[in-house]
Amino acid sequence: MSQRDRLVRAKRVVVKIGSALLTNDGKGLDLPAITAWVEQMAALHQQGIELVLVSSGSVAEGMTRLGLTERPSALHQLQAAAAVGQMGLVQAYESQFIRHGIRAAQILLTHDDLSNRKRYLNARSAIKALLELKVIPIINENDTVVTDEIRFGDNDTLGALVANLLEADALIILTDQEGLFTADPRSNPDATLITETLADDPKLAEMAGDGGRLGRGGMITKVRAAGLAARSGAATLVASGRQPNVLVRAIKGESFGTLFLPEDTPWAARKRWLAGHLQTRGTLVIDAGAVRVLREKNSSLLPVGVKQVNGRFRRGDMVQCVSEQGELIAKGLVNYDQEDSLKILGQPSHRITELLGYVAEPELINRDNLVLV
Ligand SMILES: Nc1ncnc2c1ncn2[C@@H]1O[C@H](COP(=O)(O)OP(=O)(O)O)[C@@H](O)[C@H]1O
Ligand SMILES: N[C@@H](CCC(=O)OP(=O)(O)O)C(=O)O
Repeated sequence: MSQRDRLVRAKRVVVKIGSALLTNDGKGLDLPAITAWVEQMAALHQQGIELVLVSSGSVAEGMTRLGLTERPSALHQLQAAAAVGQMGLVQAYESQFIRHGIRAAQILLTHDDLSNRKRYLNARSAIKALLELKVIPIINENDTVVTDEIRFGDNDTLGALVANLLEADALIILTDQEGLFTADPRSNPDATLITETLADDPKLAEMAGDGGRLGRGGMITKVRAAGLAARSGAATLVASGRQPNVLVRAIKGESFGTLFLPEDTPWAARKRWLAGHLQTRGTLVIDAGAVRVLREKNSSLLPVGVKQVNGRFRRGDMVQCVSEQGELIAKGLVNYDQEDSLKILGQPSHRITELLGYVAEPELINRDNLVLV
């Protein structure tokens, strides 16, 4: 099997489009290019592939709209430019998606939204709800409210974290180069393209340099992003967004760009990633039936199988699941805090709304967030 088949089989894909490419190196939004990418995304959407777009360009477009030739150095001016530019960015995408009868949604995230477990789970549920509604989420960093100390800065990292958040099968990073070269091709004309590599190969960092005038991260953040995405099992393709029909051809498995592969199977990688959460905040004592379905059927943990709730935890915290005999069975990210878990313990999921006044998820721990120990 060719490794490119990973892209052919992908059902959920995060596409990241960088500033350098999107603004044609600072000449304002490249509308013909946006038209073409949206057309390709629409074709993939028709095939039933779930797509999430992470797009840069707010600051660059804000600079154009405000007539600034230099990227502002003062934080408040950058924030203002981002606020102006984000309007143009989403308008450009929305007007194109609508031509294909596809709804798009804007999501602006900050570092806190992904590092705080509760907000992480909330963002995840909201984006998954959009995907179920066949809407294409368009994500950018919320540049207007973040300060330098707490920002992702480059959208490669944001793209990878979104791929982790949604357990995407693939991350496609479109940029202004054909992929990762052995050295920055802007200053090394003899550099050659790496076509395929393991995402965590330490040699990659030596090859990758920083970015151009408009892009924030350069190739080094793309290499790091591929490593991050691999943790939840996603393969990353870095390719030139200027080649015709790039997204459709990538998903057909054509060989171009640089493909970064996770070492493990996606499933094992995701479980390893979950198992890496060392700190548990509480314990759920589960009955024998729940022990059996967790172990044998790889099921989610439903409130009905829980006998006892111990510890203080919040929605999104890691908790352990133990049998009534005290044997450690599994660990997972819990969907309800300990107070609400206590209220729904032993109950069928259809009673959650009645008992809590809301329903976050029918499971206490979803099987995707559960790892057997
Ligand atoms: N080894 C490398 N291979 C390819 N590009 C590299 C490498 N090292 C540095 N770069 C630079 O990274 C740039 C792309 O990153 P960046 O400017 O941040 O774009 P984007 O806005 O698409 O994220 C390229 O234009 C290139 O000059
Ligand atoms: N959030 C910023 C993106 C930062 C940026 O340019 O990132 P990248 O395209 O990864 O180099 C913006 O929209 O301008």
